[in-house]
Amino acid sequence: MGSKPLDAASSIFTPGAAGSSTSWGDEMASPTVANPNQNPLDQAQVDGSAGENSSGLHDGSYDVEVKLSDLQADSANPLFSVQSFEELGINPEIMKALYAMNFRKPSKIQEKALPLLLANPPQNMIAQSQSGTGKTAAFVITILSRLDYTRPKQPQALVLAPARELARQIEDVVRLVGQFVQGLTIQAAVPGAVERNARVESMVIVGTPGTAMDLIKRRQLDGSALKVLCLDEADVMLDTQGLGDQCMRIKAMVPRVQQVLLFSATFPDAVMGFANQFCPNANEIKLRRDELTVSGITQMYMDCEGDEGKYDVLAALYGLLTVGSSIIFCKRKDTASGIADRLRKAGHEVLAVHSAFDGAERDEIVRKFRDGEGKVLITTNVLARGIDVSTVSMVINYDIPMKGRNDSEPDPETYLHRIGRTGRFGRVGVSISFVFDRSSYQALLQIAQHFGIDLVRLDKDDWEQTETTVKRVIRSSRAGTNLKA
Ligand SMILES: Nc1ncnc2c1ncn2[C@@H]1O[C@H](COP(=O)(O)OP(=O)(O)OP(=O)(O)O)[C@@H](O)[C@H]1O
Repeated sequence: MGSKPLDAASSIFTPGAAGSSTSWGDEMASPTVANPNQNPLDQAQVDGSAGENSSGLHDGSYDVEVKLSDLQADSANPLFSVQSFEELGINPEIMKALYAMNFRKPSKIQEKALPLLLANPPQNMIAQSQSGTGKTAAFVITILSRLDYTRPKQPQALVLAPARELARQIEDVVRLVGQFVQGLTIQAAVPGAVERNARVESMVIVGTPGTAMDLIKRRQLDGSALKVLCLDEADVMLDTQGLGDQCMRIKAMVPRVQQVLLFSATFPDAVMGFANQFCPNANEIKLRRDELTVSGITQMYMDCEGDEGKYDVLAALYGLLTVGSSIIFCKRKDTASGIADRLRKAGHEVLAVHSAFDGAERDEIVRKFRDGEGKVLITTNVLARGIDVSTVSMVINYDIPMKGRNDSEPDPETYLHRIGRTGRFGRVGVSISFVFDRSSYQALLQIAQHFGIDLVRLDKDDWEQTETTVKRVIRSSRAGTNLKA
């Protein structure tokens, strides 16, 4: 938002930047735009990709405390709303929890979606909104408003997410929003959470598609009275072959569902046909591609010396990574484990998690990260979506996200979800993407073009400048973690 489309002449690479020995952009970028001596942050402010934005979030300096009420009063901001939760007709027990959670006003997606979601008879919904703008509460409030509390042992709503960590997080949100609702029962359906032969007899079930499907097939979970079926991160759920098949099968096994809900920050065109089939006659809240980025996230990149150079840059960045909390995304599990080992040997404290760890270990590592026991988390795409940790002020794309056969094309959606782990609900943050050769450069360029993002270049040969730039944004992000209404 607020960014202009990027082309080869834009600031993705600063041609001939002082001291830069290799720059994959040099041969491609026109030397007309960027000023090599300009502070990247100033460039960002000129571009509108950071600094003074349409919300008035920054006043030209990053050292300002963000007021949530200012953001929510700005009609261009995804957190904007004119109404209050009361006006949306939400039940008082849920309202009490929202106040306890310090939710004073709905966000734009909550304000737009909730009247449609709560209307009778129930209607399907496909809802899109930028990362960190409160989609979870929108579907959780809907589910809690639809339950029959005289039937505490009857599964009535099933929420599915692509990863166990996200399912666990959603389970926590259901518990929080439902903390004052008498008689509410909630259960997780993730690998290892349900004993073989045990019955799943709670009103709200939150799980991953494979486990939920097995539980229904084995009749441990009776899906016959399920009323609401919600897919979070619905585009990846429907678009990934295994997950999509499992979701289809689950849907076929729960015939009484009255309301199907699909939520995500991204709904690429290619998935919409299937989404409409899965969720027929739905109300749709969609965004344009150029509305998808979160203006509080300053998106940067660094041009590294070969693949090995990426590790050196990461190690040099360690101090900055621990100013707030950070997540480093790698393509492969062995890369994630490998760089975690090397950083530990170099005396740094890091956490690492990916799908090769067992479920209990994964839960424990993510818990440590959430609780601040570890500030740097190295992971894969398994945590790219949905994870909500407000202290995350920096995201590193150690590898540019790729998709397709043999990872032949850039993956703009995964890029957007990864960087969306920072800049949650009006906070600001930084993302740094590492490029090191022509193909990684091209991939990042295509992602930037896809969303119309203006990326800011950090010079690996000018650490002083890099530190000053990143610290300014992060300091502001930390101030922003205490949002005042
Ligand atoms: N109305 C509100 N007021 C204040 N905080 C809110 C409100 N709604 C949600 N939040 C907070 O905003 C944060 C982000 O919300 P959430 O995780 O639901 O985002 P999301 O839109 O699902 O993002 P993603 O696309 O990354 O999954 C959470 O910490 C949540 O508690």
